[in-house]
Amino acid sequence: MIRCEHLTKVYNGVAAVDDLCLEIPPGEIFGLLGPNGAGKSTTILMLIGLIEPTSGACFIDGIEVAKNPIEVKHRIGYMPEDVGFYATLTAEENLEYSARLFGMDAAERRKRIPDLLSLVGLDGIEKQVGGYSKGMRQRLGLARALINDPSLIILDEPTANLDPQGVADYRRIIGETADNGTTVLVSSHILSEVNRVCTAAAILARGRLVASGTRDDLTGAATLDQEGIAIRIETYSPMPPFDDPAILSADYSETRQEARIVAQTDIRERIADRLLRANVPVRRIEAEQPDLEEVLLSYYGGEASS
Ligand SMILES: Nc1ncnc2c1ncn2[C@@H]1O[C@H](COP(=O)(O)OP(=O)(O)OP(=O)(O)O)[C@@H](O)[C@H]1O
Repeated sequence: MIRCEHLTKVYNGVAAVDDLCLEIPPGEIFGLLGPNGAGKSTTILMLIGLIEPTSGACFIDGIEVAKNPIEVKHRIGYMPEDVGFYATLTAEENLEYSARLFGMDAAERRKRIPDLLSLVGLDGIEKQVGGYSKGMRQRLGLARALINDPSLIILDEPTANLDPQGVADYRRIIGETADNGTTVLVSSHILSEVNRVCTAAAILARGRLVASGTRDDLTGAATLDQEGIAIRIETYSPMPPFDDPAILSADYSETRQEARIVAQTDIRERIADRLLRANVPVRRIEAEQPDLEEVLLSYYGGEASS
């Protein structure tokens, strides 16, 4: 579990991370979203204990990172954007090296390393890592982030160099990892990626948290923030006009078997009721959900104009 309490980092009088309060429950696949310079990397570096906060604190499994950096390192797996390995060693040898740093004994290493190589699809590859493609290095980075069986893995732009098969594998791996109770924190500005894998997200802009919550929370908030809730209605016979006072606008198709209504609140039940009373069979009544990308753009837009 991750908790940030008023986490702040100031560089040269400017807050790179500004009073960030956040709680991420175990087993969540959590997206840290924001444009370049939003403060994602600075937040991550504080979470893994590589830099100290100017004020505030962050906790991993209840342990304050800045005060117990070594203990916290044993609970975290971290994959930076540019993964670095020993170029003249094989994948197995690189993992062996990392496992020894974590103090894993020979029996543990013999079991864990082949399992991880197979998980990321690098088993049976004997060549030195210097000859790897970027995508292969990223797969190995994921294996290394998992070497110490961490309770939290932090992945910085994890799919930047992956081909479609690599992205599909990555999704499967982090899905399985989260199912096993490991919390996954993914920093990215590739929204479609976060949209697909994350169960919840925080949106940062200029160091500040502008929104956080589950995908439904975020998309719901955005729907309400705009002019209202858009509802699509389809029926099997022509529908009557709706006169609900919450309706802001209504567009009907020529056949009157389709309509798009924008209302101040979610009036789907009232619409269903009205159709039932008019004996009009309903095909579907759905609220339009913007995807996370639209949501994010709406938050960035607000931030840019503020
Ligand atoms: N060591 C540093 N010294 C001074 N300023 C810094 C330092 N590290 C980061 N910053 C500044 O803090 C702000 C946040 O940077 P950060 O790298 O955390 O953003 P980011 O969201 O990770 O962006 P990116 O996706 O580009 O890495 C930026 O304005 C950056 O210039």
